[in-house]
Amino acid sequence: MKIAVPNKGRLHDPTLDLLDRAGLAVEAGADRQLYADTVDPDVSVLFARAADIPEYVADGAADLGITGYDQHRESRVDGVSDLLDLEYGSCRLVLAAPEDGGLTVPADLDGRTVATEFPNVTRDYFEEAGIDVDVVEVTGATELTPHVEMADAIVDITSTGTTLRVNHLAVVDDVLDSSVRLFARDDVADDPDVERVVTALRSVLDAAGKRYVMLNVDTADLDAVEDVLPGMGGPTVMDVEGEDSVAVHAVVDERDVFATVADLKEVGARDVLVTEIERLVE
Ligand SMILES: Nc1ncnc2c1ncn2[C@@H]1O[C@H](COP(=O)(O)OP(=O)(O)OP(=O)(O)O)[C@@H](O)[C@H]1O
Ligand SMILES: O=P(O)(O)OC[C@H]1O[C@H](OP(=O)(O)OP(=O)(O)O)[C@H](O)[C@@H]1O
Ligand SMILES: [Mg+2]
Repeated sequence: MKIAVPNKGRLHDPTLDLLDRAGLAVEAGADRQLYADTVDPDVSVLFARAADIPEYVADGAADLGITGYDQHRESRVDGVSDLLDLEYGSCRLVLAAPEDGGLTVPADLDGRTVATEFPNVTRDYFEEAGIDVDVVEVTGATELTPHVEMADAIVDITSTGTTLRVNHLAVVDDVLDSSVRLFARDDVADDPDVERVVTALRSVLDAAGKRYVMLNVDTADLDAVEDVLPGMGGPTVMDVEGEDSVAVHAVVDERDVFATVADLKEVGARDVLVTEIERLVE
């Protein structure tokens, strides 16, 4: 099983970090390497540009890919499907034009020029809207093009909005919402090895925002403790050998930990321990 992952850029580190937490740590090798093993003998990675990853998966150079949904849409490959939203690299592709330039709605772009690194997504957007534009493909610094009269507007990525603001550009319309996805070639999507990778990655996502709470309590106070601990199939209760108390373990939402611990103490919980959860396989 080969997974294509970004070789550089802002998606490289979080992707390796996610694989690590999923139990698929990529083994360190020489810089600028093309391939690497993971600690799982059945899974290896291929390093590629974020934009090329859908193509590598479609062509069979890799079975699975991890990259932005925007890249998947732009590549227009067939036979490749999303399996999982990995919930990082969240951004929007937007149509933006110079502030105070009089271009405030998409229809204002009719007969104008739009520069972008995403020509396919951009053409699809304007075609659907029935607006006739000239699309100019650039490979970077898209935000500059309206200021050097290369284009009237741009379609580009934004997340915090800083880059647009610095370049005095205002959002005219949303074009596409994106986040990083795991996707597979359709002919391997049902392979058990793919299922294993999906389960491992999902377990990391499911553990995010959760904490593991452990405590001891007198048997007499167990009911009260169980009332305090919320959901997730209920707490696990273990007898403590030779004592009239039990150990209780439960998964608690990070947001609820503060209040839950206070409530637990109130109903007689002792030795309360809160830890992070690396993976959660339901
Ligand atoms: N500001 C951002 N916030 C969140 N996600 C982003 C942002 N910019 C880019 N992304 C996501 O990361 C992907 C890759 O962007 P990145 O800038 O790392 O690569 P690139 O500039 O296309 O790479 P290269 O340097 O190889 O051309 C984008 O397709 C998008 O999905
Ligand atoms: O809304 P913001 O938070 O400002 O983010 C938007 C910017 O982020 C990306 O560039 P990146 O930083 O990846 O640099 P790049 O042009 O080298 O890809 C994107 O191309 C925008 O320029
Ligand atoms: Mg970039």
